Amino acid sequence: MGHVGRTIDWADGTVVIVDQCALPAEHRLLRLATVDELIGAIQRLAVRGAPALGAAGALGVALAAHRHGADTAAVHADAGRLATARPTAVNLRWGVERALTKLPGGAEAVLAEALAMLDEDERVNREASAHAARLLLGTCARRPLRLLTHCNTGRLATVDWGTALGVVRHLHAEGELEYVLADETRPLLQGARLTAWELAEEAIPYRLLPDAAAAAAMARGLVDGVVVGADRIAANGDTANKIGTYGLALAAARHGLPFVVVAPSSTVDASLPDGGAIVIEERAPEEVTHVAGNPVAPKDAAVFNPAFDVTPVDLITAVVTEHGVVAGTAR
Ligand SMILES: CSC[C@H]1O[C@H](OP(=O)(O)O)[C@H](O)[C@@H]1O
Repeated sequence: MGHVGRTIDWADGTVVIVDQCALPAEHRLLRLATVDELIGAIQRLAVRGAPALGAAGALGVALAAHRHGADTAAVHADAGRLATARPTAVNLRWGVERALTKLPGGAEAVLAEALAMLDEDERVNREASAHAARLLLGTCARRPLRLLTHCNTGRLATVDWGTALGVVRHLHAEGELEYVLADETRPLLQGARLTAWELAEEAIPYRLLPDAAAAAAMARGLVDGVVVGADRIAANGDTANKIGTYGLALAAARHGLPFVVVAPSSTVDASLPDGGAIVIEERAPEEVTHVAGNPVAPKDAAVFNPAFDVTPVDLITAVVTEHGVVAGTAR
């Protein structure tokens, strides 16, 4: 079927998203008419991924302005709740705050800014992923490349195209990709449900693997490089990303493989000198104790379920944005 269109958009006074909780079984759209409906979609990961959350933040302010009109206090109240719907991805608050700057111009001005941000997201992610693709081609001796990736960083995590999976798209289009090894990414399985779906839709060769098999794949010489996304990048390049990323970086270092982070510059939080202060979202125990709604652990099992971890910059070959390499050991 190929390209399925934008992951998040505006239509008739509503925010329209691809419902990522329904994939891969069903590709369906959800129309969200209020900021509370959008917050609910964000918190259950019907819309997810740092750049897509930035777009959701901006469109959510447009939704609030559309509904509340001149009642700017109500708009700011909605915006404040929206900005804190998920704590780790800096893009959500960034999108809210950037859209709010246009509120004095009224609802139409806010919407125009949000729509411009959607176009910008695709452009900057195409640029960032192109930089990273060239870096990997210049770093890895073997051709075509075999890349391992984690979680979902494709069209579904952005407005369109993708970050780490955008690198895969560039390389595949140039005949420079042999295959992708896609971590399933427990507990919410963004890799198995979303990355595999995206790659299958575009006939990009991939193999799905349990997260626990990633280091063994590197040890068996099946990987030329690791490419991942980001949710918040500190000023020194320390990077918060989906839980399991730090372990991949350790394994990549052990095996002398390039470890590349790809993100739009809106994911960089320059206010943080390093990753020590990045707030890590803790999620519900049921995400670990249940699979597809079925219990797989003792009732009331104690659970440790952080949604992200922080990879120190000394384990990162390159942090790549639309501006090129901005941090990492390759600088
Ligand atoms: C380009 S997406 C960035 C990032 O967002 C994902 O987290 P979540 O699925 O919880 O929104 C994952 O960490 C991706 O790498």
